[in-house]
Parts: sequence; structure tokens; C-alpha cells
Amino acid sequence: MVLCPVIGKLQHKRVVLASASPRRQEILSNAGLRFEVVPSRFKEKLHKASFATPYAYAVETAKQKALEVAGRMHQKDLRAPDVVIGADTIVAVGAMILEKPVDKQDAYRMLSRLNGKEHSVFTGVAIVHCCSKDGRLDTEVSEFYEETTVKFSELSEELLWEYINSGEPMDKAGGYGIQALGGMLVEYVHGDFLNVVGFPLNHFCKELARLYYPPRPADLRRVRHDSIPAVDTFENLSDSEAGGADPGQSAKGGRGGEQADGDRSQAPRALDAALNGADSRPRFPTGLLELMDGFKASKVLFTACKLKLFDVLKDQGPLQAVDVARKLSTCAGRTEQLLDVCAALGLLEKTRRGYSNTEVATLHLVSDGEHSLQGVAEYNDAHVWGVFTRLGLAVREGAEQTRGALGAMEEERLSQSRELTLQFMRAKHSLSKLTAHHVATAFDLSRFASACDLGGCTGILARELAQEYPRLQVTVFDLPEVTELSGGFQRGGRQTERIRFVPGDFFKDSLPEADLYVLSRMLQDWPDDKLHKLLSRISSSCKPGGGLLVAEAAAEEEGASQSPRLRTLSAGQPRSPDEHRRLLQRHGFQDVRVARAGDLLCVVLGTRAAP
Ligand SMILES: Cc1cn([C@@H]2O[C@H](COP(=O)(O)OP(=O)(O)OP(=O)(O)O)[C@@H](O)[C@H]2O)c(=O)[nH]c1=O
Repeated sequence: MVLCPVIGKLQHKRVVLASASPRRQEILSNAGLRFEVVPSRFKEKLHKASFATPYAYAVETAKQKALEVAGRMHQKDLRAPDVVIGADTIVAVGAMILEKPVDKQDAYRMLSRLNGKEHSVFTGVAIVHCCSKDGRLDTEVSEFYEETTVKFSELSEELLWEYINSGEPMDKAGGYGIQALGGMLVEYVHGDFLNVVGFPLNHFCKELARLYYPPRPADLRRVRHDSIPAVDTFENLSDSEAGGADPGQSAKGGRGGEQADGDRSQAPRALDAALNGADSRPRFPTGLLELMDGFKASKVLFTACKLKLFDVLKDQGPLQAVDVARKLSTCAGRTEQLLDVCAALGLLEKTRRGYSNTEVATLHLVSDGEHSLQGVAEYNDAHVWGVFTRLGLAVREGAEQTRGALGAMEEERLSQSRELTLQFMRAKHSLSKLTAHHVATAFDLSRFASACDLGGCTGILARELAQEYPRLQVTVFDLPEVTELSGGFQRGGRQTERIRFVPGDFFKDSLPEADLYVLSRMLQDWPDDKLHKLLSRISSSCKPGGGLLVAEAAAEEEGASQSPRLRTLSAGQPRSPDEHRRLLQRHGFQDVRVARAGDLLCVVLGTRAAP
């Protein structure tokens, strides 16, 4: 179970939940946490108006609840628990804070306020680490809050009173319990459901992860807007299970379960010392280990796509693991594991009602979505995965294999089956959909009357060009086996009559006539000799004043290395803008201009000089 490692960090500590709420107890024990319950005696009477926001009030109340319990337990035994958790849930309608109703009339007033409208539920949480030394209690408090938006339906007076008379509202903030009868009042919920019920478990786990595994400065430097999105999984924290060293062990005295009883409550500070370099042992190589495990995450994603997991959840979610397994005819236990890992990878959301797609999955992993990347997943799984297993051989044995192993899809697919060609086309089709508009609009191309997209595959870029430039005639030039299959990808539309598909090999056959030649994500895949051959063929076909538009993965700057994400999209080294400029100039193009297209690509436009 992927959440265990982070919750497990509290396993050998004496943990106290400073709350009488049976819901909080249930949520935390369901998550596998072992704790004692000592309800707080702190009276929830802070002056609401003195807080700038409703959540500031909830956080402060949570903190006071936890500190009261820590203080009382310390006084009683002269030894406080290691960790005390306090929470406070409030309902906020604008600036107005609703807590538990004092009587039925109060419940009625609250429910009437919520009727037919949206409101926010805030839960403030305080995690207090305690340390009793020389009869003194020392505490370190971490606090946070979570907000969930809830909308009530329009409810009749009769229904409100019926609900109030059920007795359910009385011990609940805002006068309702979403987890029981109150669920019938609710039209929708945005955010963490458990937060409404009384405890934001997900945020709590993240907070534990932050406390026990804070990012090192080196990691923070690594995360840039265009780097691989961090895989925010609790599984990453599963160091001890993975047999690796616990980063905490590099802290003086260790932490968590490995610590001696006497100073285990010092966990966060001990970690701090480690982070600030108080220890000379090497830093825990989190990034490296993530890299070593990266293939597992890819395989999980490919498997889920192949099983059509995201399609099933799109149509029928949220679903429990057993129901997903039934629909996919898969093993229930293994399916649950797959679902949990997908949730940890941010592809699925897991709530009490079951698993559902996250936004990114809905957008990119559902097969029939406009921006689906299923084709890329399918091709990488069916083909690139296998190619990469031969990387060692390729590097040892030379150029041809190396080209294949480094991802030269173009060449490899020639000798492969029709199904593989189709898979390749689906992958290229979906990636082109993401980039075509940026490529077509990076420069004003309206001076050209005709364009030829070399290796234009299913014609996505051609379509975009035709759409953008109403008088442009576009030729898609690609291998016969590709043009033959491209019909299956066409959607029709007015600009289709200005697009034609011509079969041919741009290394052998004469190129169709055009004012503008386009090479989108083609050059990087070829070794230098072929690259120059192709450019010189284009140069000879291009009339003076004609253009060459090249779109490639962007290198940051001269000599800068490419981010790993881009490297996966094409095989060779990316070129800097200057390198592109020189390359085009070498082949007789002048006035070379370079532009960025979206996050991924660099687009270069050159004009053919008179010979
Ligand atoms: C909106 C909502 C709230 N609650 C309960 O409302 C109480 C809030 O009051 P609190 O002051 O935060 O907690 P408490 O119950 O007084 O306990 P304590 O922590 O001891 O102060 C908590 O119980 C929550 O579950 C539900 O059970 N379902 C819901 O949909």
C-alpha cells in the first residue's frame, strides 16, 4: 500500500489525537495510524473577528486544541506524547463562520444559510511534536488547512426540519454531516471529501512527507518549469521498504522508528541539522534513485492505458477497485495496486466513492479525447520500450543499432509491420496535435502560396497551416505506407481540399514543388550525413525567395543540454538557435530567424538565397 511509508513514520511514536470527533478517529485509523484519543478541553471561543480569514481561525483553534492536550499530558506524567494532532472544522459562508449548532433553531439558521448555495469547509490541522526535557515541555508546531467547496441543493423547509429532527446536525460544523443523511443535501463537492468529514488526510500525508522528507536545496534547484514534472508519490518515500538507507539516519540520532526513545520527538530538528550540512555523510541520492525507478512509473502508465483504465473511469467513474477489475476482467487485488500507484502518480484521484480520472488523465489519457496521448503511450510501450532494451548492444556494436536504440523511429518503422506503422502514426499524430498550432503560427507565413510538409505523416501540421493561411496549398510528403494509412486520421473540413498527400521517400524521390518546405521534428532523428543530404536536396528544390521552416526540440542556449523530457521526444542532440542558423545558412538559406514555439519547440525560418 503506497501511503504506508509516510504514515509509517509515526508508527513507533506515541501519537495522540486531541479530538473527540469519531469521524477523525475513523479516518486516521483507516489510514493505518496507531494513536490514543485524548479529547481536548480547549474551549472553542477564540474571537472570530480578530482573524483575517476563516481558515486562520480554524488553524489557531486546532493548534490550541493540540497544545492543551500536550500541556495536560505533560503535567500529568511529566512526559508528553511524541506527537499530538489537533483539528478544527468550520463551515464558512463568505466571512461568516459556522461551527456546531447549539440547538435545533441554530441548526435551522445554519442550514437555511447554506440552502441552494456554495460554501467552504475549512479544516485547520496542527501537528505538535513534543519533547519533555528537565521537566519542561518543548513543542514544535506545524500547521496547515484545507478548503473544500460544497454546494447545497435548493431544499424545502419541510426537508430541512426533517433533517434537523433526525438529530444528525447537532455535533457537526455547519449543522450537517456529508458522510451520512446530509449527503442527500449536497449537489457537488470540489476538493477533498474527507476534509468536509473532518480531517484532510491527503494534505496531512503531504505535510508528514514535508516534515520528514523536506526537499534538499539541490532538488529545489533541479525543478524548473520545463523539467519532468516531479512524481509526487508517497511511494517515493518508501526508503526503508526499498532496502535503501533512510535519509533520516543521516541525521544525528536518526529519526522515526529508528530513533532511541529519549530523543525521537526531535525528528524535524534533527532533520534540519542534516539538511543544513551538519553531517558529513553523503546526501541521500533521491534524484538518482528516482531515475533508477523511472521505468516503473512509465510501465504503470502504459499498462493502465493498454487496459483502457482511463476510458472505463471516464465513462463510469468513480469506481471501487473491485468494480474496475470486473469491468476490465482483471485480478481485483492487482488492479487495486495498479489503481493506487496511478493515484500516487497523480493520474487518478482516490476518494471514498472510488477512483476517478484526474484532469490530466481526462485530457490526455482517455483514448478518444481531442488531446489524447494514448498513441504515444501505446507506441512507447509496444516499440520504444523494446528498442531501449537493446541500448547496450547498440552502443557496443555501432551506428546502425545505436540509431535504432536511441529512438530513430523513422528508419525503424520502414522495415516493420503495418500495425507498427499505425502505432507510430498514432503517436506522431497525438504529439503533433500539441505542437502544430505553435509551429504554424511561430512566423507569418502568408507570403507563401504553397508548402510541402516533409514527413508530414497524418497531416496535422498541414491542416493547421491550411487553417491559418487561407490561400496556402499544402502537400504532405511521406512514405507510401504512411500516406496509404493517413486517410484513417482525416476528419474532413473545408481546408482539406487544399491539402494533398503525395507518397515518396525524401532521400530518393524528387520533392514536390513548393514555396515553403517544412520539416517538423525530423532533423534530430538523423545522423549528420543523412541530415545534410536531406537539407541539400531541399535546398536544390527550393526556388530563390522560397523558405524552409524547421521545428525541433529546443535547446536552452548555446551548448546547453536538453531537458530529459525533450530528449525522450527525439533521438539526437538538440541544437541551439545559433546552430540552427548555421545549419540553414550552410545549405544556402539566409535571413534565418528563430522563434520559440510553446514549451517544447524551437522554430527556424530561412529564405533561399539566389544561387
Ligand atoms: C461539515 C461536517 C462536519 N462534521 C463534523 O463536524 C465536527 C466539527 O467540529 P470540531 O469542533 O472541528 O470537532 P469536534 O467534533 O468538536 O471534536 P474536537 O476535535 O474534539 O473539537 C467534526 O466532528 C466533524 O467530523 C461531519 O461529521 N461531517 C460534515 O460534513
